[in-house]
Amino acid sequence: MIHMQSISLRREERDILSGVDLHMEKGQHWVILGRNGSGKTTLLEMMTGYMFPSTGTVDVLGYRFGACDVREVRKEIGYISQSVIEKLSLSDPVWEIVATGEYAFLRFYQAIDENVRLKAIRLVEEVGLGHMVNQSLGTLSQGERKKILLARSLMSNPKLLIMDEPCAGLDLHEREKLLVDLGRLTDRGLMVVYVTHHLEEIIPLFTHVALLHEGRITAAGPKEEVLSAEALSQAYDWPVEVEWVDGRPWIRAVAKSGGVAR
Ligand SMILES: Nc1ncnc2c1ncn2[C@@H]1O[C@H](COP(=O)(O)OP(=O)(O)OP(=O)(O)O)[C@@H](O)[C@H]1O
Repeated sequence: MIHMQSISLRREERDILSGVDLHMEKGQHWVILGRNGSGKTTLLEMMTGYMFPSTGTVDVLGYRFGACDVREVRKEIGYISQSVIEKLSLSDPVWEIVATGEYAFLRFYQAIDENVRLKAIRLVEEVGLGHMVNQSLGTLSQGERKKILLARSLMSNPKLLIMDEPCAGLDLHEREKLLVDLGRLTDRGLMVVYVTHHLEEIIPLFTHVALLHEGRITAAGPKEEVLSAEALSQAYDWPVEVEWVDGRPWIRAVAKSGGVAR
């Protein structure tokens, strides 16, 4: 479903990504981990056609970027990220923001079909924010905006859901609810690619993990193989220990002198 081959990206005399090969197949759900600035968001922006590599090829859902209409591909992709929130109009009502997802528009400049309006309202209710449907996006909290983006991305029945730190800014209760919702969504046959800084968000539905370090993939494959203390210590440039509880990995930073960091 996603094939990135020999990807590199050079900006301002710097290699942001180098020699990236990633192959994500149907039935898999991926998490991408790495330090701040390692290139995770850049990779996601390439998967959604918002950025193009300096060299290499990106194939998503059978389309090759650079040789297809990016708008058509985006209709099949739900993208949840701060960068999308920043592109939306904070003064538009929540239901209208969600409705734009039907056409992969950022904003409407024409009358909105009544069926599209009703579908948008239903999805806002589904993510638990029905009481805010007429409020403007700018009046919502960061966590509520993430949920609105999830509702928006479901408007077009996407085949692929790409999520960049969707749980950032959510409290524990809201985080767990969103992760449960994600489990429900994958029942529809949707593939998820998920970036996070928090290993405990790697719930059992995720099958594969890629580790990025300074723009290079240092490990990629089934999560049980990739999430070793050794590979993660290398990715984070810090010694860590990993413990699995109920099918979820938990990471603990170890003080460089030997004890647990406080
Ligand atoms: N247009 C650009 N021009 C120059 N440098 C850029 C550009 N876009 C991204 N970068 C740099 O590329 C690197 C990777 O950025 P990216 O946002 O992909 O990292 P990230 O792994 O998502 O980081 P974080 O975890 O902090 O969100 C960063 O050092 C960033 O400053």
